[in-house]
Amino acid sequence: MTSTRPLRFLKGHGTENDFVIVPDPDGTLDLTAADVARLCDRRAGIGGDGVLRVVRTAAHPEVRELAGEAEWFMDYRNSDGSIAEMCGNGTRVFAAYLHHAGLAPYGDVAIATRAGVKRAHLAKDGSVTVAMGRVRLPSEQVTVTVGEHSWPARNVNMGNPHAVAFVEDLAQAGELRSEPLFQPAEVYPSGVNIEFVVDRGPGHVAMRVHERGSGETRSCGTGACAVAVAAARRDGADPAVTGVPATYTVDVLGGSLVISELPDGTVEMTGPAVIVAEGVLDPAWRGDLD
Ligand SMILES: N[C@@H](CCC[C@H](N)C(=O)O)C(=O)O
Repeated sequence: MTSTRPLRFLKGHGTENDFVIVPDPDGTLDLTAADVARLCDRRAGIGGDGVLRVVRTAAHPEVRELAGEAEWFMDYRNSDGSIAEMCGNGTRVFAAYLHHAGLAPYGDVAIATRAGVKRAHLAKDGSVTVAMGRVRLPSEQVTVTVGEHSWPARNVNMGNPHAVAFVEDLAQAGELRSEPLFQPAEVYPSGVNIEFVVDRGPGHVAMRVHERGSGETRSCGTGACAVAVAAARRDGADPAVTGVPATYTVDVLGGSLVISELPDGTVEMTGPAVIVAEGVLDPAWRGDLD
């Protein structure tokens, strides 16, 4: 049955990783995987790499216990409708949405995610810094293959899984219309985000990414964090040993992010977040999305 309740949405992006934002404070919306895929469809829907559903933490059974630490939960979905633990660019855009909606002033705001509570700092220049939490470096050796090229890749976990491959030229990743092969498959039983990286100079790299559940995107925040940590280790830097942060500028197709790994093993990400538009879904298009 078609609902008459107006369903608001916003569109935002962080370094051109774009999202449909769906405010649902009371968590009453039954957002199925098919609904998400329709919203993210770039021709027949709003279009986006994913959906950020904005739910009061206390109203969501998965994260209710975090309500004392963060008022709002970022229910992130990939554009194919699958659920992911974390989205770095999404946290910046989510913080920008909270500010846009009058729900958070400039300064610090806590955001509940499936990978725990992330603390974001909204600056007046529109940039957002997010404490992304602790990086994990599982020891398995991974190989990534595109066409005739294969590379060893570093397994990095930023709450969600990544395989980081240093390549000679970003063009070697090809068109990335389909998921690159990775081996052994058992290392990533729930799939993986794959980053291809080249050097640009000291403390400066560039990457492309094939995201689990979304395909090639123009940026991936958790991916940029994974890349910076992999680059630091490759460059012989381990902040936990030296006591000195390792900072990298990571160029993505849609801009640049600055990533620091800190001596306590956590990672900080700074980058832009933009709210582009807002509107109401047409009831006829929306159908039984309610
Ligand atoms: N674009 C995101 C990552 C989104 C989730 C990812 N596709 C996954 O399935 O883990 C980011 O900015 O981190």
